[in-house]
Amino acid sequence: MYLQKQLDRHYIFDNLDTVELAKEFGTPLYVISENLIKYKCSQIQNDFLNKYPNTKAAYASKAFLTLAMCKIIEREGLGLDVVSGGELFTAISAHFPMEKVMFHGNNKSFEELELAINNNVGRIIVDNLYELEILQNIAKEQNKKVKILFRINPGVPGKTHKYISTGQIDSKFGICIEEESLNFALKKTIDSPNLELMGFHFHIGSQLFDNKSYLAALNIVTGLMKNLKDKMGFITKELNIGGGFGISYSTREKTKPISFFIDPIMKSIEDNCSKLKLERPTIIIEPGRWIIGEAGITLYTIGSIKEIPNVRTYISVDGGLPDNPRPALYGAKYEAIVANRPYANRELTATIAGKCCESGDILIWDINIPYVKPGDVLAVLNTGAYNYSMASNYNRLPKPAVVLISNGKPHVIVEREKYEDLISKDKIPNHLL
Ligand SMILES: Cc1ncc(COP(=O)(O)O)c(C=O)c1O
Ligand SMILES: N[C@@H](CCCC[NH3+])C(=O)O
Repeated sequence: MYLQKQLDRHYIFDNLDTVELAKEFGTPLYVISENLIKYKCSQIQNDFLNKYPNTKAAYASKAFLTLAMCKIIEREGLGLDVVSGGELFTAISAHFPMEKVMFHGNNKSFEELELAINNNVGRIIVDNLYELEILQNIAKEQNKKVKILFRINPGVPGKTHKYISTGQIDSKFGICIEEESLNFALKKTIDSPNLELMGFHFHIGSQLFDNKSYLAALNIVTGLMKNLKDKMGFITKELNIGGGFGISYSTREKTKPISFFIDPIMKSIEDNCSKLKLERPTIIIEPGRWIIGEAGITLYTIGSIKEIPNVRTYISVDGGLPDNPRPALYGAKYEAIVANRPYANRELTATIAGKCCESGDILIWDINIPYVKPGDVLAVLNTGAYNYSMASNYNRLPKPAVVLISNGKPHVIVEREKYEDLISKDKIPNHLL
C-alpha cells in the first residue's frame, strides 16, 4: 500500500506516506511517531539519567496522553506526571507503575486525592495548605504514609507566553517561599505520622529557551533548602525542577538538546550544594513538550480557497481551532507542507484557516505555500504536544483519530469520534419531549 515509488512524490513522516495515511484513516488526523518519542526518551536516558547519578525523569502527560502513550513511557523507563483525576485514571487503566506517578495540580479535589492515595501514587505534589489538610485527613483515614513534595513558587518568571509562565510571584501555582504558610506547612507535615515530606518542586513555565531562569530559581531554592536545614533540621531528599524545555516549531531552527538545559542546571545544583554544605538531593525533571512535540503532525484536507485580491488568500482545512487551539490561545506559530506536492515551489503567500465559525480560527498566518486545490493534503508539523490533549468539540466537530506509527506500521490508538459520540451524553428532560 505504501509504495516505494511514492516516496519521492509525497511527504514521508517516519517512513510512511502521509497522503496514504490521510486516505486510509481520514482527516483531520493526528499522526504520532513512536520512534521519535523513543529517540527523545533515549536522549533523556543518556544525557540526564545515565550521566548524573541519583536522578529521575517523568513525562508530563498533559502534553499528550492516551493508554498507548502510557505504555511507551513505561517501556522507556520514565515516570509520569499527572494533573487530574482523568490523567491519573488513564495511567491506572494502562497499569502504569503507580510508584512512578507524580500527582500535580493547584486545586485537586477530595475525590482526586482519594483516587491517588487508594492507588498508592508515588508522589503527591502539594500546592497549598487547603490541599495539605485534605490529604492529611485522607491519609489518616486510610492509615497510610503518603510521600509528598511541596510545590513552591520561586518568584522567577519564565520567559515565555504569559499564559504558560508559572514561576512568577503572581501565579496561582505553589506556595510562596517567603510566606509564613511554608513554615506552617512544614511544621504540620513534619508532625504528621501520615505524611512524609521528601522535598520540593518548582516549575517556572513552558516553552522556555533560556536556561538562566532555572539557574536563578535554583539559587533561591537551594538557599531555602539551606535555611530549612539550619533552622529546622529538615533535609531535602528530592528536588523536582519541573519541565518547560522548549522546542523549535520552525524547520529553520533546531530544537536544543536536553543537555543545553540539563548541564548548567546540574552544575549549578552541584556547586550550590557544595557551597552550602548540603547533600545533593535526587533531581527530578518533568519534560512534556520536549518529548512529544516534534513526534506529531496533523493531516488536513484542503477545502475552500478564498482569494481576496490585494488582501489575502484563505485556504481552509477540515479542522482548526478544536484540534489545535494553540495559535488562537498563544499566537503559536506552525509550519506546514502540502503532503501530495512537498517539493512544489512555494509561490503563494496564504493563510491557513480552520473550519470553525470564528474569525480567530486561523492555524497559520501568511505561510509561503505552493498553489493548492481542494482535496490536497496539508501536513502541519510539530503538533505532538498540547494539540490532541487540548482538543475540544467546538462547533460540535468530532475529535480526530490518533494514529501511532510503530516500526513502519500505522496503528489507530484513538478512534475518530462520530457524530453519535457528540450526542451520547445529551439528555432531553421530559417536559421537552
Ligand atoms: C508542573 C509542571 N510540570 C511539567 C510541565 C511540563 O511542561 P512542558 O510540556 O513545557 O515540558 C508543566 C507544564 O508547563 C507543569 O506545569
Ligand atoms: N498548553 C500550553 C502548555 C501548558 C503547560 C502546562 N503547565 C501550550 O500549549 O503551550
